This record gives sequence, structure tokens and C-alpha cells, in this order.
Amino acid sequence: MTDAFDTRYTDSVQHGLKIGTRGSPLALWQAHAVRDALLAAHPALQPDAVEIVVFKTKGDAILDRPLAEIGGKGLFTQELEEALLDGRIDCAVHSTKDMPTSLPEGLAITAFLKREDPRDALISAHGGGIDALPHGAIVGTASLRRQAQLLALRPDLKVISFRGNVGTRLKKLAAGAADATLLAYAGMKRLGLADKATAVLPVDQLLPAPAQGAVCVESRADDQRMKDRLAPLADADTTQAVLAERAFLAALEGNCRTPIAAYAQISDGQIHLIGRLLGLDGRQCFEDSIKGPASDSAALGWSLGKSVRARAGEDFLAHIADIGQNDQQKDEAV
Ligand SMILES: NCc1[nH]cc(CCC(=O)O)c1CC(=O)O
Repeated sequence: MTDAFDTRYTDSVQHGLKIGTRGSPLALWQAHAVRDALLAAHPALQPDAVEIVVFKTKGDAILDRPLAEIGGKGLFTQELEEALLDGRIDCAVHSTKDMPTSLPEGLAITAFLKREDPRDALISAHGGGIDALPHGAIVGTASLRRQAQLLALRPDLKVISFRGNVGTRLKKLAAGAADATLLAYAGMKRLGLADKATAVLPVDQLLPAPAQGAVCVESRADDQRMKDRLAPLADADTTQAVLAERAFLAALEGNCRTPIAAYAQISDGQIHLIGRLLGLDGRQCFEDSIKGPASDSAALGWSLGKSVRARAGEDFLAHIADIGQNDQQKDEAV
């Protein structure tokens, strides 16, 4: 117990902060990166005042049941968001690509950190990239976006579902469960596994998921002190790019179980955004791109989403949304 007169506790009690995270190796790496960045940005912050609190989310706990049974949206974020709203933690660290496009009332994404390499990597037992896979090879992935784009390039391939975190999936591959798997290169780099990639796929071949490679920090919308503390961690170009990609996703009412890809690049204050919506077997692919001032990124993303939506037609979209609701797959857990 502390009281107002015990100054030894002033910083940890009155100014200390708790960072919430999931417990997977990648999530922990990301939470520690945020902690390090906070300590570097605020030399007055005492290291023992910044604590990492680990949560087990539904998505982590249940790996063997269809998503629809567990309840889809926010599977990896709900426990952290409840803890934020209750004041048990002050901020939560996420892979932005796992976050729904609309947040619970009272919460906000306060900072997008500088993005790591956004590309997908192929890890193939045959070495090399997609072209080097033998005819009819089996690729393990639970991501509909990866499945659809892969089949668009190579209709002869067979896709099987692969769930579990990065390490689990690499073990399954080593055990011969598939010829190859796909992972976000960012996650592999962060976990020191970059050398396992047999090819890093160009973005025009396999367009990344919206916000892939970007870590974000969520906090209470009315917690101005936390916002001020997180402000120095934000990267301006990443913020614009990710806002555009997420607006594209929102305009298509997409989530992590719809085959939607988007990637924005910023240079000289201009943004160039490419967006793609696919059918599950990759035979249908609707794509468009847009350029404009980076300061308009969210509006540009939204309008690109509307344009791709118009190309695809509402029937196609309704069908894809259905699959997202009912399918048993999900973009892999980390
Ligand atoms: N959906 C799982 C997930 N969420 C974030 C990453 C990787 C890191 C990132 O994109 O920031 C991954 C793993 C993967 O797709 O291979």
C-alpha cells in the first residue's frame, strides 16, 4: 500500500503505466518494442514503472474449432479492449492487420509505429518462390487473401488450412504437412526467422493484407496523458498508408476473413494505393489504384474501396461476406 506521503512510489503509482498484449512470441516482441520506444522517448520514465501485462485471448485459446462457433470479430482484441476500458491497462499493442476497422466506443488507435517490410514470404520445401513449386503442390495457409491470390497465379496448387502461430506452422511444414506455407515477412524478421523464407514475394504478385507489418498502440480516447506519451512513437508515413488501407477495407466491409488486399506507398507527400478484392478460388479479381495527397489518405482509401465495390457488384460482395461469416478459416494467429 502507498499513501500520498510516500514519495518513493510516486512515479510507479501515479505515473507508471501498463502495456497489455497477447502472449504469442510475436505479440511479446511487439509489446517490448513499444516499451523500449516509450522509455527512449521519455527519459524521465522509470523502467520498472512500465509493465507488460499478458492476456490470453479467445483466438489464442481455441485453435481447433471453427471460428463461427467461437464468435468471429475481435477475437484477438476483445480481452485487451475490456482491460483498457476497465483501466486495468493503459494501452494495448496490436498487429494492426488483426484489428477490426471499427473500435469500441471510448478507444482509439493512438500511434502507428514505423512499418516493417509489408510483403508476404514463401517458405517452401522445394526452395524458391511460387514459380518453383511443383505442379499440384500443397500450400498450407488459413488466410483467404493468400489462398485466393495464390490460386490466381497457380490454379493447379492445392490449398489446405494451416492454423497456429508462426512457430507451429513452420513445424507443420517441416513435418511434411504441406509443400509450402506463406507468412508475413515482418513477423519472421521480428522473430529472427527471416532466413527460413525461400522467397519474399513482390507486392504486385501477392498484395499484402491492409496494414500488414504495422504495429499500433490502442488507448482510451480520453486519456490525454497516454496520447501525449505515445505521440513520439508514431510514424507519419506509416500512419497515412495504414489509414488508406484500412479505409479501403472498411468501404468493402471487409475483415480478416475476406480475400481483400491493399497496399499504399508514400513519397513526396503523395500516396499511391492499390486495392484488390478476390473470389476464393482466385478466378475473379477486382483491382484498382488511386493517387493523391497523402493528407487525404483515408478519403482516398474509402473512394478506392467504393470503386472496387462497384466493379465487383453487390452480389459478389454479399457472397464473399457470407463466406467470411461461415467459413472455418482465419488469417493465421501469431
Ligand atoms: N494474422 C496473423 C498475423 N498478424 C500479424 C502478423 C505478422 C506481422 C504483421 O503483419 O504485422 C501475422 C502473421 C502472418 O500473417 O504471417
